[in-house]
Amino acid sequence: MSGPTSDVPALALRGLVKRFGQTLAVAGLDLDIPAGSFYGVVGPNGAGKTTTLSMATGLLVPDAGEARVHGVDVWRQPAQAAPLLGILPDGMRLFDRLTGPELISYAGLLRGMSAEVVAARRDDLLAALDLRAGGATLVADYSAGMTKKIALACALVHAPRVLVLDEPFEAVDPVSATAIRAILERFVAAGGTVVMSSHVMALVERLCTHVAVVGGGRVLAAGSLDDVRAGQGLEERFVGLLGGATETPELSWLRPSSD
Ligand SMILES: Nc1ncnc2c1ncn2[C@@H]1O[C@H](COP(=O)(O)OP(=O)(O)OP(=O)(O)O)[C@@H](O)[C@H]1O
Repeated sequence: MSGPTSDVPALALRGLVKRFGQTLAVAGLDLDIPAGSFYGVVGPNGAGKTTTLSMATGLLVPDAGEARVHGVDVWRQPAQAAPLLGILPDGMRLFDRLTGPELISYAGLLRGMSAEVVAARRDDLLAALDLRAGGATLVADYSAGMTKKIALACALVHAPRVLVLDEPFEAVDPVSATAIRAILERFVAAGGTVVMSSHVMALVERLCTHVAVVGGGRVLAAGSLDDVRAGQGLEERFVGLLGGATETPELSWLRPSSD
């Protein structure tokens, strides 16, 4: 076992398997995410992206396989792995009877940070993510985009080395998306690693240095964006890898005038 060093992948996934009843959601998935990369994970609905990212970050117990963050085993050494990771899970289960500022403070204090540092970072994050107007509103009453932003703030407050974000731009308005992009790009420029799942190919092409295409619980292609695109657009390549565009059945009854 090696400790956190920069010459090992930020995230190394080996033979990850997860089964839900009859469904093999993740089917022996291997992936190395280089330190300092902005890594996009794309794939069709039900491909296994969320399940993989959940197993990679200690949220969902794998049936088999292992996940290491900077060399630290996520499942065998959770106390060492947790500080290295900032996680924005899908379908966040937040303590939503707190206000936004309270939630960020809670996340920071839970990581063992001092109250002063937490307070300063909380104010920075609320400003950077344009959440100051949320004030005394409970997170339960936030809009979907505000909820995503407050969850991102909680993922950032302890300054992790690796950010794992499940669809971070979903439901976020364009102004906030620009702010989030800037935060993530600065994080990577400073040596951090971002892993994000997305369905928006244009966004992945614009932001990511690397990409993995996942289908049927396996990695179908992975590497630098240019290697995976292989001279095509990412969307074309994606459709090619996933078996090509299928014919859409005509919904002959779908006419405003039909009865
Ligand atoms: N908790 C669960 N119980 C049962 N089946 C599940 C559960 N979570 C995921 N699955 C199944 O596992 C498979 C992979 O789901 P997953 O959510 O990982 O896909 P995804 O690539 O993130 O999809 P999407 O792009 O739609 O978010 C799907 O068939 C899904 O129905």
